[in-house]
Amino acid sequence: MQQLLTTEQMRAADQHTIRREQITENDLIDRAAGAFVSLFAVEYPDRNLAIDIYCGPGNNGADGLVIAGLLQQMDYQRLIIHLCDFDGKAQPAFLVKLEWVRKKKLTIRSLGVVSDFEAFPNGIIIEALFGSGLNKPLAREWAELIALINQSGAHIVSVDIPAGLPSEGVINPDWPVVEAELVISFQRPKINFFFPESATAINGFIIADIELDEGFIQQQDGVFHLVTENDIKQIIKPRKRFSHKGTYGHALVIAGHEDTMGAALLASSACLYAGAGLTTAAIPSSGLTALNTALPEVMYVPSLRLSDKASLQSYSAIGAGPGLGKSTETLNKVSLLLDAGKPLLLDADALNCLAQEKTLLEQIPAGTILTPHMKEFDNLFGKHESWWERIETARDWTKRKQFVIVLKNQYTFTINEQGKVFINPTGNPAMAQGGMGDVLSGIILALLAQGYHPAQAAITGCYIHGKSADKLARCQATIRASELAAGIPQILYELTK
Ligand SMILES: NC(=O)C1=CN([C@@H]2O[C@H](COP(=O)(O)OP(=O)(O)OC[C@H]3O[C@@H](n4cnc5c(N)ncnc54)[C@H](O)[C@@H]3O)[C@@H](O)[C@H]2O)[C@@H](O)CC1
Repeated sequence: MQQLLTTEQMRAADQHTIRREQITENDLIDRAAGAFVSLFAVEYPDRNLAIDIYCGPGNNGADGLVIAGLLQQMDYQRLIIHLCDFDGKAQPAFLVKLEWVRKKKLTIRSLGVVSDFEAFPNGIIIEALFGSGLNKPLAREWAELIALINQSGAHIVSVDIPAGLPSEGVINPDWPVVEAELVISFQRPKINFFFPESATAINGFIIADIELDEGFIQQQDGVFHLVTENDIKQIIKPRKRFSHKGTYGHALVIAGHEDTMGAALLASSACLYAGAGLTTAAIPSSGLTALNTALPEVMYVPSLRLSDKASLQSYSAIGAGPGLGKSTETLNKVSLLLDAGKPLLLDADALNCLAQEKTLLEQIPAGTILTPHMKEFDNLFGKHESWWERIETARDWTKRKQFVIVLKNQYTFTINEQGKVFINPTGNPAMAQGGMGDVLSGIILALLAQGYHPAQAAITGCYIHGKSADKLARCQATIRASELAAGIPQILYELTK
């Protein structure tokens, strides 16, 4: 897993690197600026582009000054530096770099008042006003400057983090923030890049390696982790020689209602494709013909027959919720499942029923996986004003009750029993269609049935789900949930070969 760092941890990594390599802070700024321009030149190779570089008073501004000097060395012809320091707080590193850049034949302007703002409409603005040192919302002049930058029509490239966006913690949508087309960020994406409220500030980001000590970074006790393909390859076990259907578990999918049988079919098909040895669907009898026609491999059990603990004992894992409907019957079924003593996944209407009977939340057994989207999450655990607070609540619950929450989102967050947050990097907007959640449930259930630890099943399931979609999105604009499900075996093949 790639450990994501808080600002404080990133500073500690800076200091550690400085000590270990016996360099200075100024050397690190030079290194950061060098890493920035290498990526910048790939993205924007035209040396005749008009580039306005807006520099604030701290190290982020110092980066901007060195970036300007390095771009000049790389033959970028039309560079203008704008110094912005409305509060008179220029920091030592900034002053050192200013002295350095003044020796170059570069145009340098001081922005005394906001109305002096200028930029080439179709040019580039490199925004180095504030980075991770932002410590409060930006006041009036800064807010006005940011508004002008955003309205300038230029392509905005932010250094490390768009000015106004906190690296971690609650993002208030009312705070002024630079709306960057691209952020070139140092060493690691900042935690808030993965929160939906950062969408206005960040269109895309890339990471510039500034060679901080990776060993030190990985040792930090962090909450947020970015999942990588390597992690998934280490979790997934290839199928064994001499194995048989019994080796890979028996999954029970409790899903579907008269009008929502598709949800049951999608979850069951994903469960098959993701490798459960046997899959049984508990659906209303009206869906039997559809089930037999679409998925002949899936067995059927009448929902009514699942009436007590004994009737659930032959299954290795149980997933309930997609398309079940919010009814007393569903609620009764969920109560029974909470007491079944089986690996359990609760989704959709199973969660909606729990939300109506909150006392049941306390009875959710350890190891259970809940897969809510934002609205389902808030119905269960209370309304939240921000995603940061939502994640805090999820961490409190998972630590206290030892269950796992998969909070669905563009970057889905899996929160494990220790309150650690695993951010899924796969997936894309072509997936924004009904049925995707049902498929995700089916995949995770299949992994649970195969004996994977709940959090690992959840993390791996999310990765496979998004990866299948990413493969399809290479040549199609939208993706049906059933297509995504059908792509799972190939993704599993690629991840295990
Ligand atoms: N490991 C890394 O990530 C590295 C980071 N570096 C750069 O250093 C930056 C962090 O530098 P700093 O800590 O100096 O922070 P910034 O440059 O982001 O800002 C600090 C300055 O802004 C002022 N300030 C903060 N919030 C303000 C507000 N709301 N209104 C007005 N003034 C405000 C502070 O008083 C201080 O003068 C990073 O974003 C990055 O660009 C690189 O230079 C070196 C390596």
